[in-house]
Amino acid sequence: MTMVFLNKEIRDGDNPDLTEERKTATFDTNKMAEVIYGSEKLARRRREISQAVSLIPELADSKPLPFLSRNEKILESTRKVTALNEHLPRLINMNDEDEAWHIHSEVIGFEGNPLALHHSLFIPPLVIQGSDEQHEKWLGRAKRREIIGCYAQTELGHGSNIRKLETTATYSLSTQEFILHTPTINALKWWPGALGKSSNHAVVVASLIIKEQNYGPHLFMVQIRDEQSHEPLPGIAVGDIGPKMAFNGADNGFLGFNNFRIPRGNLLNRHCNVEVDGTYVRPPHDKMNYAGMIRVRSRMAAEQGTFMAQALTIAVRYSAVRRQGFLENKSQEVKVLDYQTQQHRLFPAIARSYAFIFCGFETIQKYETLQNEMNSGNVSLMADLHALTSGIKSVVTYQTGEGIEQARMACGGHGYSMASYISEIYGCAIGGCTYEGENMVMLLQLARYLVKSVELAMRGKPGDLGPMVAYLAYPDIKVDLVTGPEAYVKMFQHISKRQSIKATEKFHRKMESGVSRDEAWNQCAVELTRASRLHTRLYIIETFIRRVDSIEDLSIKMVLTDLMNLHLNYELLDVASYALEDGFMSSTQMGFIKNQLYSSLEKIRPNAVSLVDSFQFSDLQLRSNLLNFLFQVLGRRDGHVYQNLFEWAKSSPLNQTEVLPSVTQYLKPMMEKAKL
Ligand SMILES: CCCCCCCC/C=C\CCCCCCCC(=O)SCCNC(=O)CCNC(=O)[C@H](O)C(C)(C)COP(=O)(O)OP(=O)(O)OC[C@H]1O[C@@H](n2cnc3c(N)ncnc32)[C@H](O)[C@@H]1OP(=O)(O)O
Ligand SMILES: Cc1cc2nc3c(=O)[nH]c(=O)nc-3n(C[C@H](O)[C@H](O)[C@H](O)COP(=O)(O)OP(=O)(O)OC[C@H]3O[C@@H](n4cnc5c(N)ncnc54)[C@H](O)[C@@H]3O)c2cc1C
Repeated sequence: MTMVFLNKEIRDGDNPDLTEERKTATFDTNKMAEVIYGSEKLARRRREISQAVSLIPELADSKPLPFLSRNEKILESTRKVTALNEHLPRLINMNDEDEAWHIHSEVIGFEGNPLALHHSLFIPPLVIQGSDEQHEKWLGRAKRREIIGCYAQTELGHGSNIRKLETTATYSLSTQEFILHTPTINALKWWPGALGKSSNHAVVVASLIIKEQNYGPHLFMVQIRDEQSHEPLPGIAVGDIGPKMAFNGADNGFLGFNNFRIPRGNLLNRHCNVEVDGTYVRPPHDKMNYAGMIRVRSRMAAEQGTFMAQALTIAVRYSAVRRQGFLENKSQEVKVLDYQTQQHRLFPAIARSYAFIFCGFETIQKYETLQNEMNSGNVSLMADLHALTSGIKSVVTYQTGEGIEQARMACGGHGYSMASYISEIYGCAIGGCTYEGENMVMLLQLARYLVKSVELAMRGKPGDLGPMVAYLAYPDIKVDLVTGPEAYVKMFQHISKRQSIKATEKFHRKMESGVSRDEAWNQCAVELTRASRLHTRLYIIETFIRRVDSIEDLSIKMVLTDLMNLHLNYELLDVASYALEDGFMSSTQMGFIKNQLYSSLEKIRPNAVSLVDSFQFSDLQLRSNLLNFLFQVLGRRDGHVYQNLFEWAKSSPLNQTEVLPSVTQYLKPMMEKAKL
């Protein structure tokens, strides 16, 4: 394929449209990265790691990933993760989970890999639920990657309602073993990442049965494949569940047991135990076995915030080099980023990315506090954190999906091409609405907590309310939004409180009319989930304000204040009907919020590119840099988009030959026949 173009883009240096954008920034992107990632050291380490990775050719993608078949994707992701394994000790601090996450997502991308869950879902439950002796036995081996593991909880028939998991682990008094069994097809483990073809071990969640009594879901360490031959062990059926919406470089799998025996010591028993004679030793909290799920959910706000940030980096940079249509000056078409509608599409999502990352830092810290407390036997923080993270995981995954989809549409036709990489990011992020607890199910978990809290407030016990829900007992005092963020918080508190109270009262009325508790709950479920979302959005707003308040650097504080104001106005406008309904907000205030929102968009415009540059994603991470910088597509830092889209298209396997079999076998005969 040879073609000559007269309007060749300048190849040297950055696209001048992007250079111009970077010049208008009022702050330093390295300083902003320190705020995003928490410290100068963390931000610097990310840059150093990205730089080191870019110098190792074997860590680059060997082909644009969308052109690979599923088998090739798995082979390629495994090639990269094992190549990376060799370099890891030199490149990162092996005990630093954030560095590990960064380097893996940079090298492998979003398609997944056989070790992605080894570190996030296999090792953590072993750490949390395993005894010292069990750590001795498996942890070192797992950390050294002598063994590969996954987390096998969900079954074909049950994912949300884990009390009804059908895989059984029956204690055999005579042999002092657990017998794992899959009684029906529905009981097959289904979905666990890396289970299908890669893992040789699994943390399996099964219902513990002792002397015919069911003690509910418990965690067991299970070897599923032979360490030499990698063949499934006798009594085990295991395989891949097929292609998915995304994560196709990972082998999510199925797993069935046929009376498969494991030693008594394989029950992860830091907090509970089955003694030799079958005596069950209870954990300090009923839901102790669910602690690993709280951990993963506590990390989701920051994780999803960075997924959205990646899509926005691509869309904002592209919007600054894409010129189409005219404003006042008819001699040059405008950057599409100058359209108010484009800004309204992208900037509130930038604000949410920042908000989610800031909120994520707080939830991760809260989880770490919980884990320390749990280690010393105190489980009193579990219920609060379960409620909080249930709401956060649901709200951030949903809004991240919305934000990424807007980013895609903001790129017009090229956003729909896989060269944008946005569809892959979307597929991965949107999975978060389902995995780690389906969103509606988790919102209803938070709702239980809110209803209980409203009941406490109603019973005149506001002192018993935790700090997160203390506002449920605050009096209603009208606010003047002109006075700033605190007034927005108070307005949001009113909205959230009113919805929680309304939903609780409806629930009570239903029960008083004779409807059973469960049925009444179901009849109020939509109202309850609304209360949960409002409560969570309020929490996210508060964390944003706290973070901005804590910043000392003035230039950073100013731009983040603009972003925070945009967030406050956008969020409040979105839920204004709740406050207009009872007259708490006036229509004049509504007009004020809209005007504030539009002026925030204008304020952010000169800083937009630098706000996304500050996330400091490398071109490799955005899949905008492939084959040692030959193929660079939509989100590339230098903004040279068009000739690279053409390079990308030329590399399509369909273009390796001029005449395809589809033509010779079918189209040609059809056309020939028509001529007769
Ligand atoms: C380094 C590499 C980088 C690579 C980069 C590539 C990119 C990769 C990116 C991304 C990777 C992708 C990764 C995917 C991973 C996915 C993994 C999974 O999905 S693992 C499966 C998760 N499964 C669920 O989450 C099930 C959800 N269900 C449940 O959690 C439970 O069934 C629940 C909570 C819905 C109900 O449980 P009940 O039935 O036992 O409990 P009830 O009766 O409802 O409640 C009783 C009481 O217990 C409390 N409770 C429930 N759970 C609790 C908890 N965890 N802690 C404290 N209390 C809890 C409740 O609040 C309630 O309290 P009161 O009675 O109201 O006071
Ligand atoms: C990409 C991906 C990776 C995964 N990785 C793993 C893994 O590594 N390990 C693992 O064990 N699992 C994994 N899973 C499984 C995942 O955790 C479950 O799919 C998830 O928890 C949802 O459960 P479910 O499939 O049973 O959904 P269902 O519960 O069947 O959901 C179907 C519908 O029913 C509704 N619903 C269900 N219960 C209620 C209720 N009580 N009230 C109101 N509505 C309800 C839901 O809201 C939803 O609309 C993964 C899933 C995905 C998509």
